[in-house]
Amino acid sequence: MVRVGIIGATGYAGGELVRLLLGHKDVDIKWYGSRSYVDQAYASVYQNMFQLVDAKCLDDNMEAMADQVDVIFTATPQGLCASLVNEEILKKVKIIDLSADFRIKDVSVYEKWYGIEHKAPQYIEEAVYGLCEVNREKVKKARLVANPGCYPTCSFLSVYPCVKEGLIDPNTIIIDAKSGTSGAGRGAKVDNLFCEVNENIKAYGVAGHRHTPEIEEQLGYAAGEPVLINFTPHLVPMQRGILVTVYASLKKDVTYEEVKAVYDKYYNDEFFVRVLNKDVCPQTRWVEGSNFVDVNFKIDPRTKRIIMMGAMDNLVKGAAGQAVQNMNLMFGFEEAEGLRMAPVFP
Ligand SMILES: NC(=O)C1=CN([C@@H]2O[C@H](COP(=O)(O)OP(=O)(O)OC[C@H]3O[C@@H](n4cnc5c(N)ncnc54)[C@H](OP(=O)(O)O)[C@@H]3O)[C@@H](O)[C@H]2O)C=CC1
Ligand SMILES: CC(=O)N[C@@H](CCC(=O)OP(=O)(O)O)C(=O)O
Repeated sequence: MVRVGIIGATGYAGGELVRLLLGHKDVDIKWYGSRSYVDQAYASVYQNMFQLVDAKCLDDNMEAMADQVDVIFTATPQGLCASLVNEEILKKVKIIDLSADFRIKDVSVYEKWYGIEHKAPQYIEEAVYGLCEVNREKVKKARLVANPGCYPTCSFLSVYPCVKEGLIDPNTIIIDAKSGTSGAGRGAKVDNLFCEVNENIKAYGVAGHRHTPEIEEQLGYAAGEPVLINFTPHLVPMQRGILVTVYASLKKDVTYEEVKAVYDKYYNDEFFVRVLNKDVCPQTRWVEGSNFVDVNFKIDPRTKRIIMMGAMDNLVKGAAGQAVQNMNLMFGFEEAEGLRMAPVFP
């Protein structure tokens, strides 16, 4: 059994990790880390865990945790993981960080977009960007994994085949993204109150969202050259789910069959990426509660652009599910262990 500790187990991403890990046959959760609920029963924070989890919440002492577990998930605000991690800890445990602390390789870019000083830049180079479909072999050997962001996961996987195969000009990419409110976390914020979100839709972070450089960096690796994009997220009145609609200019005339063959080349063997049938547009309801990303595309010969689409559950493939997928790779388990659940409906 792999012994697991979670720092931030009381947040939305941490709660989803608990739900998924309870269904993993090779995992024993030893430490439910919290800041505000220390000594309180975990199931009193999340009543869906009544009679399923008896443990009480513990603190966020990463050093003490490292003596008792094999892997630590940090599902905490930006900057916390970097402020806790050190060599002693990394000698004892593997770390999967769900925050953005180790996603961006250029520390000055991280500090600019996140507005905080990076407390452990010495580990940025070593950290592996945990997008399993692309970095699978590196993840297997990693001791520190940077779990990708939710919007970046959905955006990147939706366009990756077209960028990698040079079908589109990557610098013409425009990503229109929408997220449910759980993406903003459980902490109380006026913007996320029912009356603010319900019956409403709005853009936010326009021309300045912190996921922009993360998406650009990963697309840059795929394109083999620096990439600049426009990324506009929207908050929609749903609990879970991300939908992205991505526009880009085609470099040459292509047929549906040619582009479909490119998507199949990259995703035929990827269990969690489903390329939908012709003309079927991804919907968040068809992936909810699952680790799937549904993708598809449509060519617009009039404008010589291609429209690429993706849908994903922000808390699963966008956070906890992808983190478990990474853990499976790091510990030599079957990659889909604990993650084979079908999406819920309705
Ligand atoms: N929500 C999502 O869809 C996604 C989230 N993520 C990332 O996961 C991380 C957590 O996000 P999310 O679950 O939404 O956030 P929440 O606000 O729901 O949860 C934050 C968690 O961190 C804990 N925490 C907060 N401050 C501290 C601190 N100073 N020391 C220790 N623990 C602390 C909280 O503990 P307590 O409750 O006890 O105060 C809580 O458990 C973030 O980095 C986020 O970017 C990544 C992808 C998607
Ligand atoms: C709706 C909403 O607010 N979403 C969050 C993104 C989710 C998240 O926590 O970001 P990471 O994926 O980088 O961890 C935001 O826009 O900042």
